Amino acid sequence: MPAYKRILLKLSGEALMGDDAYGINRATIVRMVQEVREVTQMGVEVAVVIGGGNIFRGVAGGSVGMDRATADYMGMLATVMNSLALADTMRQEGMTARVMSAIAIEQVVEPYVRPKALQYLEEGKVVVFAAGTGNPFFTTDTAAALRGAEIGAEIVLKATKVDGVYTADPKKNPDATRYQSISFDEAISKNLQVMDGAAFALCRDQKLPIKVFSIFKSGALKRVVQGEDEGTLVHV
Ligand SMILES: Nc1ncnc2c1ncn2[C@@H]1O[C@H](COP(=O)(O)OP(=O)(O)OP(=O)(O)O)[C@@H](O)[C@H]1O
Ligand SMILES: O=c1ccn([C@@H]2O[C@H](COP(=O)(O)O)[C@@H](O)[C@H]2O)c(=O)[nH]1
Repeated sequence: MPAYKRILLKLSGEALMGDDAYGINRATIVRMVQEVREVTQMGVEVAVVIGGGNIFRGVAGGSVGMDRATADYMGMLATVMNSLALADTMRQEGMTARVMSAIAIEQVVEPYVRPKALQYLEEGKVVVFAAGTGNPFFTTDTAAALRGAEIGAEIVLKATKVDGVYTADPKKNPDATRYQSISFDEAISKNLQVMDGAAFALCRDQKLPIKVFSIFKSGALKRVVQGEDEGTLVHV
């Protein structure tokens, strides 16, 4: 029995690389999609935001001398590519998905229109929100918080490369310990970098909880959706 009727799932773009140096690893995207399919089969309405870190990050472009806003638009376009790949893989796995973009590229994907997105979700289609918020200087974490609030999701699920929120970045600090749950205020005041501050603040203000869990752990998404103890809950 699922604990949620509607979720916003944020998938790590960087994890899409699998063991490759960049881009989209086929086996990895198929495995991700199969895990999403499992929860749709439980009757859960699923909206997805996918990052672009496997292709491009604006902050990296900015650091090598590019105009930051231009680099950020490139990053947003990278998320469109990932979204198209995700929706196509969903189609191959027998699911129905619709990609909606925050940036107008109508020959490629339909624009984000909130009532249309709600209609798709009610019809049982997976909606993939592409191009982040459509604005530079943000990230897809903030897009996940924004779209999650807009569609009335009960929770934002951040499927990422680590299995929860730690006292410090566990990739850099082997002594860091994982929180089972943490309040938004504590995560923000401690400047925990697992998600950007704008996303935390938006979810806190909208009373929209976040669950951070590992995208690499088989079955973790299903366990989270069933309300089982998995990852870290960030709450008001
Ligand atoms: N306190 C912390 N707890 C957990 N992870 C942290 C913490 N501080 C930093 N991190 C890092 O944050 C990373 C997750 O955030 P990030 O948004 O960069 O990844 P992502 O989910 O792969 O995003 P993208 O979709 O943009 O590729 C983890 O891989 C981890 O190394
Ligand atoms: O609302 C947004 C979302 C994303 N960007 C740019 O895209 C890249 C990739 O997104 P990640 O969340 O880092 O995976 C991001 O670094 C930004 O450059 C954006 O500008 N606005």
